[in-house]
Order: sequence, then structure tokens, then C-alpha cells
Amino acid sequence: MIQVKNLSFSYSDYKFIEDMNFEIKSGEIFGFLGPSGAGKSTLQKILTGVISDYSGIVKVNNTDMKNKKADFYEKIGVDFEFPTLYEKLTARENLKFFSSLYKCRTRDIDELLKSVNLLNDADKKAGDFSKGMKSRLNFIKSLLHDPEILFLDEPTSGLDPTNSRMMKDLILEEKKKGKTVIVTTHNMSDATEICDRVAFIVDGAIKALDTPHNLIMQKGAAKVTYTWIENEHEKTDTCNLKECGSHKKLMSLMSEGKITSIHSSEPTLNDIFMDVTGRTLI
Ligand SMILES: Nc1ncnc2c1ncn2[C@@H]1O[C@H](COP(=O)(O)OP(=O)(O)OP(=O)(O)O)[C@@H](O)[C@H]1O
Repeated sequence: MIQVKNLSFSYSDYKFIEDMNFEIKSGEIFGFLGPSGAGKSTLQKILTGVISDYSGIVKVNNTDMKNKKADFYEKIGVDFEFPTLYEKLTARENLKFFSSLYKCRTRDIDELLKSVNLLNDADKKAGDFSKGMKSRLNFIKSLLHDPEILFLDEPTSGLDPTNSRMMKDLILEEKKKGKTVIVTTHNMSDATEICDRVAFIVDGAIKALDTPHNLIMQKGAAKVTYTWIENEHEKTDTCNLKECGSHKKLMSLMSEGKITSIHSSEPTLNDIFMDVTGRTLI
């Protein structure tokens, strides 16, 4: 669905992206994860044709991005971080206007508004919407023409837990319909939950690319944390789960019946990101 070969790009004399290669399969939810300034939005802009002065090969939906025509935009939906809505038009008027730009048949506006709990606000001006309401409206704007590929920049950013859940469910719904979804996010738990594969991006380069499960299993070791009472004070220590049978201190505390609590924990994608890139996601 998406092929990127030997991609290089710079905003100035300094090469920001150098010789990048990756593929995204049809029907998968693919996440670009990285801290602020890593290059996630730059990549989305290259894949959606906003930036075209790159070198290398970029193919999206079998279209070489150097030769894309206007009909390319009939097949992709874009929801970038900042809503692009007409503030003086109502939600419904906005959706009607953007629908009119497509040649293809567009989706039912009321159904879309209902899917993000905005049907009762359909006739309110977008300018009077809260930030979260604008995000939801901008999201369904990207679905109007039922695109094959969706590009979403930070889709859950700034949403409360209920709306964030709804957004993730709608993204998973698109995947069920066979759509390909490319998301950028700082949010590792969202990425672990919805992405089939993720790429860790730092300083314009991919540092790792795999399923969240494989990244966690290959790179991280599950840990055991145990506590015991010593001289009336609670003490805590950890060891690797695989080594706990031969961990002398833990074994002797257990045989003496001194352990007061013990639990194991798997590393999170966030731990793996720090391990692989040496960076945090902020
Ligand atoms: N139009 C531009 N001109 C010059 N430099 C730019 C431009 N847009 C982005 N950059 C620089 O390119 C780098 C990558 O920016 P980009 O917006 O792709 O990062 P990001 O990973 O999407 O960050 P964030 O999570 O904060 O949105 C940053 O150092 C940024 O300052």
C-alpha cells in the first residue's frame, strides 16, 4: 500500500531524513512514534504530497508521489493535528462543503456526526465548538469520501478518556472495513492498543520497526518486584523474571517466609522506546 525507498529530505542544507526505507501493508494500522521534532509530521506530509522536494521513491496506493494527480486525494483522508474548518459555518455546513469537493460518492453526514456524538451540535457554528469537538469534527471530515488510506496526526490528543476511547474504536472500525491507517502519536499505550506495527522515529530516522508485541518481547525482560520487612522497615528489590529461580536473595527471603508482596510486570512500549532510542517521548 505504501513503499518508501531511499527517502532523503532536508528543510535546509542539513539532511533531516537520510536514506529511509519502510513499507506499510494494506489494511494495517501503522504508527509513527517519536518525541516532538522527531519528523513524524514531516513524514506524513511527504506521504500525503504536501512536501514533494524529497529524493528517493515514495509510492502511496500505487501512485508515485512525484507524479500524483488531483484524483489521488479522492483515495486518502487526512486529519492533521490542527483542525481545518470554516469557523463561521456550522458543523453540517462544513461537512456539506467539503463533501462537494469530491467527485466520488460521499458518506451520510448525519451518520458521521452521530458516530462522534455531534449530531445535536450539527447546526452550531464550528467556531463555537470546544477543542475536542473540533477534533471530532475534523476527524469525520477526513472520512467523508470513505478513503482507502487515512492519515491521522495525534488523533487522541486533547480528548477526554471517553472521546479518546470513541476515537480509537472508530479507527479500529475503519481497519475492520479494510482501510489502511497511518497515525502519529506520543501516546504509547494508544499505540500498543491499536497499532499493528509501529516505527520509532528519532531525529528523522527509524530506530526500530515491528509489532508492539515483538518489540516488547525482543527487547525487554519482564521484572519481578518483591518486598519484605527488615528491622521494622519495608524494603523493595527487583530481579528479572527469567532469573528469579536462581536469585539468591529472593529465594532465601521466600524460604524464610519473609516476603510480604511479590509481583511481575512486563516492560511497556515506552520502556522499549527509551531502551532503543535513549530518548523519552517528550
Ligand atoms: N517548514 C519547516 N521549515 C523548517 N524546519 C521545519 C519545518 N517543519 C518542521 N521543521 C523541523 O523539522 C523537524 C521535524 O519536525 P516535525 O514537525 O516533522 O516533527 P514531529 O515529530 O511531527 O513533532 P511534533 O510531535 O511536535 O508534531 C523539527 O526540527 C522542526 O523544527
